[in-house]
Amino acid sequence: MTPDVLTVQGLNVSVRDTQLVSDVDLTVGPGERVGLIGESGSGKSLTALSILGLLPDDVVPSGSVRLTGIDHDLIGADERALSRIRGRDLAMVFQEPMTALNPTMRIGDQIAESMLIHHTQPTRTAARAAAADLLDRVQLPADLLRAYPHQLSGGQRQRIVLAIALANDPALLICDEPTTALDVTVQALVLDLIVQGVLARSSALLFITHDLAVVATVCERVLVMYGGRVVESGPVHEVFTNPRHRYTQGLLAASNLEAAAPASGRTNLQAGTASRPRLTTIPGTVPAAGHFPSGCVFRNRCTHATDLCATTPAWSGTPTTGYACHHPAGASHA
Ligand SMILES: Nc1ncnc2c1ncn2[C@@H]1O[C@H](COP(=O)(O)OP(=O)(O)OP(=O)(O)O)[C@@H](O)[C@H]1O
Repeated sequence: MTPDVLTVQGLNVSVRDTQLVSDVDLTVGPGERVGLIGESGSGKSLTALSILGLLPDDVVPSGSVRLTGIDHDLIGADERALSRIRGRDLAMVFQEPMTALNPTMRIGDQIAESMLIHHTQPTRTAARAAAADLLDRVQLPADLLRAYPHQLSGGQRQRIVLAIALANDPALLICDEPTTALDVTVQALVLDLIVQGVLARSSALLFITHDLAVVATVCERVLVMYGGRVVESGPVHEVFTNPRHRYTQGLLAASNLEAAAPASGRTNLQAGTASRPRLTTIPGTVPAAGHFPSGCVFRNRCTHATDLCATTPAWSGTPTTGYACHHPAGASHA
C-alpha cells in the first residue's frame, strides 16, 4: 500500500493553560484532496499552521506530523529544517495573497526565487523560463512577470501565490480559505486552477474552508472540526448526504446545501429554498479528470458566472454514479 503523504496523529495545540486543538488525527493520501471544515474558531487554521510549523511562539503543539519523504517529525523540528521543507515538499496558499508576496520584488523574480532557493532549477535563466511557464499555467499574461504585486488585482495576486506554491511540485498543498477574500467572479477560476494544479502534479491537497459547496466541488474526503476536535470524517458525498454528528447536521442545515436521500440512493444534494444554490447529481459516469460537461462554469463555458461545477466525489479514479453541479435554483444544466 502506498504510504500517506501526510499523517497527523494526536495533535494537540495549546496556549498557556488553554487547549485549542485536541487529539486531531488526519491523513492525506497521495494525490488525495481532503477538506477540513468547521465553524469559525473550531481549530482549522491552528491545525494547518501546526503542520506547516508556523504557529506563533506562545502557541504550543504536541503530537506527531509526518510528511512523506521526510525522515523526522515536523512537530519539534527546528526552523532551518522546516524552511527546507516549506515551499518544496509542503506548500501553502492562505486567504490574503498580499501577505505572501514581497511588495518590492517583481513577480517573475518571486516565482523564480522559489525554485532557486530550493535548487529545483539549476540556473537563474532556467528558473525564469519555468516562471514564465507557471504564469501561463495560471492563465496570466507573460508581461506580468515584470509587474509588482500592487499592480495586480486580488485574483491575479492569488494566482501568483498559487504559481509559487506549485513551482516545486509539492507532495502536499495546503490551502486555507484561498478564495474567501476574492471577488466571486474569480473564485471559481482560482478553485479550478488549484485543482488542475494538484491534478497535474499528483500533489495531495488539504483544503480548509467554511464553504461546504466548495468542499463538495473540490474534495474527495472531508473532516469536520468542532471545538478543536475532529467530530466526523468520510467521503464528501457520504458525510454530506448522511451526516452522523449533530454538529455536521447543523452545519449542513445552516449552509446552502441540504442533504436529501433520493429514492435511487444516489447522491443528491439539493437547495433547501428557492433562493439557495442547488447541488444536483446528474446520473452518469464521472468524466475523466479535467473533462467537464458542456455548460460547466469550471471550464468557463457556463452562463451562471458564480457557480461551481465538478464531479463528486472524485474527478478521476473509480467511476461513480454521477457528478454534482452547483447551479442556482431553477437553472438547468446545459
Ligand atoms: N495565537 C493565539 N492565541 C490564543 N488563541 C488563539 C490563537 N490563535 C487562535 N486562537 C484561538 O484558537 C481557536 C481556533 O482558532 P483557529 O484560527 O484555528 O480557528 P478556525 O477554525 O481556523 O477559524 P476561522 O475559520 O475563523 O479562521 C479560536 O478560539 C481562536 O480564538
